[in-house]
Amino acid sequence: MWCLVTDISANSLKKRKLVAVMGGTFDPVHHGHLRSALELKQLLNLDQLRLLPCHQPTHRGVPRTQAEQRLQMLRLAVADEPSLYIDDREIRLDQPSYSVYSLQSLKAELGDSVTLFWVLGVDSFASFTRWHRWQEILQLANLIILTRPGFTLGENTPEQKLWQANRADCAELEKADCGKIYALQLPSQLEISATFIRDQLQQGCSVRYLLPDAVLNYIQQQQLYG
Ligand SMILES: Nc1ncnc2c1ncn2[C@@H]1O[C@H](COP(=O)(O)OP(=O)(O)OP(=O)(O)O)[C@@H](O)[C@H]1O
Ligand SMILES: O=C(O)c1ccc[n+]([C@@H]2O[C@H](COP(=O)([O-])O)[C@@H](O)[C@H]2O)c1
Repeated sequence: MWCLVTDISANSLKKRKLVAVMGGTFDPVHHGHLRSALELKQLLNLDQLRLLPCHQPTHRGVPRTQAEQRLQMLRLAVADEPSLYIDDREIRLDQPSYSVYSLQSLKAELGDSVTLFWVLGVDSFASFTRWHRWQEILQLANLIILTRPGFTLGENTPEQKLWQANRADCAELEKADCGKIYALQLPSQLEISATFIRDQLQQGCSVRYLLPDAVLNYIQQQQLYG
């Protein structure tokens, strides 16, 4: 009996914690993000999935809403969903948001026994080799690329070559601490974008059912995207 307990604790000590991070502008968060996050957490049996809103994006125009408002919409969206965690480290830093620094800070906080995954849609991965110190991102985490309706990776692009050189299947991903790229098509494949939601609101159209009601109520109260 004693041996059995020892074996179990030895195994659990050996097991690495798996933490995935989905960074985004979330202007606003929608069901495309939330379903993807939930399905991914379940499929890969992750210990934690963090939604990481950026403060000042470096790669696109200024968001339509304040960082605090985007953070608040995320908090409302997951208020009754304990399996999704909001990480506000980029919002707390009043500076341009670079993913490499967020991953470094996460690694320092969570320790070396945690395997990190950076989650991104294929549209976002399409510019990955132009990200700040992107090679270091691959030394800190594995990448998980989500297919997204309407988006494909261009042939012969640096990103396609990078994917070909580092692609992993699920078994290889399980063994790798960093540097592997795993592409997967999640079951739901929701064709929702924040751009579409902002456009609809601008035109005075309803966006109900594209995002959580609590987020929609907040948008209306704060008169966002009008
Ligand atoms: N419907 C979706 N399915 C899968 N991934 C998504 C979906 N929407 C966004 N993502 C991914 O989530 C991350 C954060 O996305 P972001 O906050 O920019 O949302 P978005 O809908 O793409 O916004 P925008 O239209 O303003 O660019 C990115 O990696 C993006 O590729
Ligand atoms: O660090 C970078 O250079 C970098 C360049 C482009 C995008 N990102 C991150 O990628 C995430 C998705 O961005 P977006 O535009 O799809 O919302 C978000 O967390 C951004 O901060 C990061």
